[in-house]
Order: sequence, then structure tokens, then C-alpha cells
Amino acid sequence: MRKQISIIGAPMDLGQSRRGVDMGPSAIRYAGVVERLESLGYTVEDCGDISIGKRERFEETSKVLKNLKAIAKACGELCKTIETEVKRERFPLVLGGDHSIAIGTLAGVSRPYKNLGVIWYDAHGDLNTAETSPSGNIHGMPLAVSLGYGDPQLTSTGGYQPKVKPENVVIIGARALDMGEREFIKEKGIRVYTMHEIDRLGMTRVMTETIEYLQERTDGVHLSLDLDGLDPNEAPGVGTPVNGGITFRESHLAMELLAESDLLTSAEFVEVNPILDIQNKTGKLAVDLMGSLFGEKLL
Ligand SMILES: NC(=[NH2+])NCCC[C@H](N)C(=O)O
Ligand SMILES: [Mn+2]
Ligand SMILES: [Mn+2]
Repeated sequence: MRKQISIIGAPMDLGQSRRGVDMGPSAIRYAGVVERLESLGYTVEDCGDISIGKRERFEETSKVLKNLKAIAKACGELCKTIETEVKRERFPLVLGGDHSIAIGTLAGVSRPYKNLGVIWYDAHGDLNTAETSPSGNIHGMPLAVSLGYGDPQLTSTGGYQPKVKPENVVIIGARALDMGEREFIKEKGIRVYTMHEIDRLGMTRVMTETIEYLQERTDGVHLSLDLDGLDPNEAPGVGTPVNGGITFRESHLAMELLAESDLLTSAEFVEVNPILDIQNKTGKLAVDLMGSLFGEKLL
């Protein structure tokens, strides 16, 4: 992986209804992300936070795409910031914020690649559109948007689409998929390791298969890690917790195997909500996982 990391905060909370996730980037910084990565030999530049435009929250226009305009605008800005860092040949590490920011992240990281791979580490598929969403919350839609499905104000982020092809996506940790998402997955042939496969095959095999699969077909890989992919016992500070999740150990193993593969070209850690958290446990967990992802060894 590139030895120079650019940290970009995206304090977004408009993609869902629980306040506080906009403080996620601060919580991750307090947990010592910069020092942790520097201790591993990286040069780290904290680019600060992009601006989100909270006041537009009140210009509610649609119940099926809540805060659409403000989210589209912020994602456009995030995309531009990331593109600048990519041009500087730095590794973009984005801190969320709710998962709707992935629309901007993927728009920002994907342009140089013909076949960007995406690992979506999440309890959810985030494959809804306005038609299938049970909530109208855009944080349940960013993967669909990045595949080219959804409102044009979102899919057009960065001025090109799609950002990712369905065959280059691997979802890991899924255990709460809406009906429309299940159909979408089958129709598009997206590779998914649900909790069932993680239990059955073990994380080593899940990650080995994922890495081999992406190595064969992609020219860069983005990790989009939603902290709710982990079990709520390990990650209590998330807005949409789902029981029966990936453990702390399994997640560290997954990060270590990714580090070993040297496959990643960008990453983001999202949905850390300090208001719902217990003494920043989830923020600290995010930094611990980053440690493993960037090559920390036990011995
Ligand atoms: N990034 C997330 N935590 N997404 C949760 C999405 C929950 C549900 N599928 C919805 O569309 O509302
Ligand atoms: Mn999720
Ligand atoms: Mn998510």
C-alpha cells in the first residue's frame, strides 16, 4: 500500500435519522488515528473535514430520498477533495459520517480504474433505491447508487457512472437485507458472504476467496467498512445495529489478510456514532482495525 495517507473527514448525518454520527470523524481522531498510522511508518496528512451544509436539512423535499439535495452536494465536495489526494498519489482514508458518504468516496476514488473492486463490510447491503427503501434514508442506498441505480442527482456525482460494476463487488457480513435488495443481488450476481457463510467457512476462507476473486478481475480495491458489520457488543456506537455480527477477532483477521494481500487502494470507516457509543469504544475499535489494516503485527 502507498506509504502516504490522506485522512478526510466526512461529518455527515443526513443519510439517516439518528443524530450524532456527524461526530464520528472527531471520535476516530480522538482515538488516535494519526499517531497510530504514523507509528507504523506512514506519512499521514489530516486534510480536515469537508463541509456538509446542515441547514439544508430543513429544505425537505422528498420522503423517499431524505435530504437528497444536501447529500448530493456534500458527496460532490467529498469526491473533489478525494480526487485531489488521489492525484497526489496518496492513499485516501475517509472517516464517516453515515454511509451515504460512500457515494462521494467511490466517485472520488474510482475514476482512474477500469475495474475498481469494492469490499462492502456491512450488516446491510445498502442496495436500496427510492422504490425499494423501507426508510427513505440514503445511507441505505450508496452501493446501489455507485452501481448506477438511483436518483440522477446521486448517480451523477463526479460526472461519470457507474463507479463500480456488480461483478467487482463483494459484500461481507450481511444479515439484514431488505426484499428489494435480495432481488437486486440475485439479478446482478453480486458476490455476498452473509453471516451464514462466515460461520460456515470461517473468516480465513471468506477473505482468501474474496482476495483471490478481486485479484483476478480488478485493478484497484476500495474497502468500505461500516462499523455495524461488527457485532453490536463490539461496536455499540452505530445507528442501525443488527445482532449476530462479525466478531472483533474475525474483523482483525480480515484486516490482517487484507494488509498481507496489498490489494487496497483506498478505504473508509463509517457509521461511528459517539452519542450512542460507550466511552468511544466504537471509535477506538475503528482505529484498532485500521492498525491491522495498515500492517500492525502482534509479534
Ligand atoms: N449504512 C447503513 N447502516 N445502512 C442501513 C440501512 C437500513 C435499511 N436497509 C434501509 O434502507 O433503511
Ligand atoms: Mn450497515
Ligand atoms: Mn452501510
